[in-house]
Amino acid sequence: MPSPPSPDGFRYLPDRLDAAAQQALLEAVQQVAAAAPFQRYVTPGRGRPFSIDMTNAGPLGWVSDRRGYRYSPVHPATGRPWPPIPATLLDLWAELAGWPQPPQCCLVNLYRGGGARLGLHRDEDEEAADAPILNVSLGDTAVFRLGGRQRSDPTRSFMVPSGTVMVFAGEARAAFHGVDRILPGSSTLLPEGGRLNLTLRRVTPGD
Ligand SMILES: O=C(O)CCC(=O)C(=O)O
Ligand SMILES: [Fe+2]
Repeated sequence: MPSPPSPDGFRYLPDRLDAAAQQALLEAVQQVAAAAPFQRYVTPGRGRPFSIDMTNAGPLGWVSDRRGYRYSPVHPATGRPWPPIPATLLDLWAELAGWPQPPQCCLVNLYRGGGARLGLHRDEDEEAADAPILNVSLGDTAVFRLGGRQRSDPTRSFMVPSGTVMVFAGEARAAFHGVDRILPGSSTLLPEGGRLNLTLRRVTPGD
């Protein structure tokens, strides 16, 4: 497997979180999921289920249903606001994002089992399209794929183990990316196995 690519604005920080920090963050995410249960969203239009479960923390959460993708201030099933973004993630953003405003969304993706993946896409539902996205991984290693601005640009895949933080800023912010698969059993962090991915996002340009 080749080393991670290095488009402008991309940072790959393996081992950014040590074992204790990973465990503490896992517990914070478990609290988020207790307040805002994971859901299996469906795709816009055809309503095909994703292969991963999702929830959110922060003032805005990313949701998907037959009507489309959007950011919502409330959980679609409970109707309640999303729980706050864990403080350690806000600290990580302050340290690494280089952006004056705090993130408004922490999307939590749960990959479990051999079929869990995320197809090649760009993150383009954020009005604040220039703000970086910070990506944090816990649990099983992901085979991550990163390309360029066009879907047809060449892509590279590389391993993203637990404790890795990636920053998508500048050119990399607009790059196609996805998760081909996870390597089940590659980490024992999650009691039931699998991978948690957290992405911190700025959604609106204003305050
Ligand atoms: O799981 C990952 O590392 C990628 C997640 C992602 O691209 C997204 O949530 O938009
Ligand atoms: Fe994405």
